[in-house]
Amino acid sequence: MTEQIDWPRLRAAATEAMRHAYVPYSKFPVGAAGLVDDGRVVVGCNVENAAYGVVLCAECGVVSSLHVTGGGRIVALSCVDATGEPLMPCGRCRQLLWENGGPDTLIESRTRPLRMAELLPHAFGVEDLEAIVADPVVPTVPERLAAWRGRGTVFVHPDVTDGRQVWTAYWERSAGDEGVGAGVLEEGPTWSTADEAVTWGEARTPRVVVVDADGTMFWAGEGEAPAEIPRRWAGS
Ligand SMILES: O=c1ccn([C@H]2C[C@H](O)[C@@H](CO)O2)c(=O)[nH]1
Repeated sequence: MTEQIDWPRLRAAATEAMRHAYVPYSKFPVGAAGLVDDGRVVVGCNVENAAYGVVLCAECGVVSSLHVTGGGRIVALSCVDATGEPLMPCGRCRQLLWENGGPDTLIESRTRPLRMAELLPHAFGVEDLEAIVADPVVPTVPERLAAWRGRGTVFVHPDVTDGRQVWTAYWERSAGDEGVGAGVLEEGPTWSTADEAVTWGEARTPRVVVVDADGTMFWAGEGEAPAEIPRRWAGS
């Protein structure tokens, strides 16, 4: 991945963003540009405030722009100071970048790109919450699919992984929506129970269908079972 990153382009985008910084107090403009896993480049600049402590770092802008333009993960980031030279993200921003990129995200430095795992070793993250709170704490629907929420159908079915019986699911866009072409929106992970797969489905659409090993369909969605799938899933 490192070879594919156009660092000069990323640095140029960060430098351009830096020129828009609002820094009447520190006079220290910062710009940042993040490469997203789908190829987008999202930028931000620092924005200060008369209440000094509420300053927004350039990286905050990057993260906001990441979400507002469709989400995804930041794979590489360049942050620059007024001279256009790489600036290391502050501690708080490292935490933000950790959640929106992760340990493998690369950060430009004056020497070589550094992995987030190097910048924030032993990081606190969402896994620490999930270790205590049973349910996933981060919304499970990827942002790029947010507009599909409530539409389509999730099909839950058994599968075999490494010789183990598991359950999996996929979110299909056509079913239940007139005039929408066929196509899988998202493949689910695997679970040991069908109910976990149904929960994954419920986060996406009210239409959830379990297809058991014999190919029999059961309605596991909201409301009355539709005529074509009269049997209701009783749980696994
Ligand atoms: O990673 C950093 C470090 C600092 N700043 C900003 C905050 C403030 O406006 C100015 C001086 O700290 O630089 C950033 O935008 N990103």
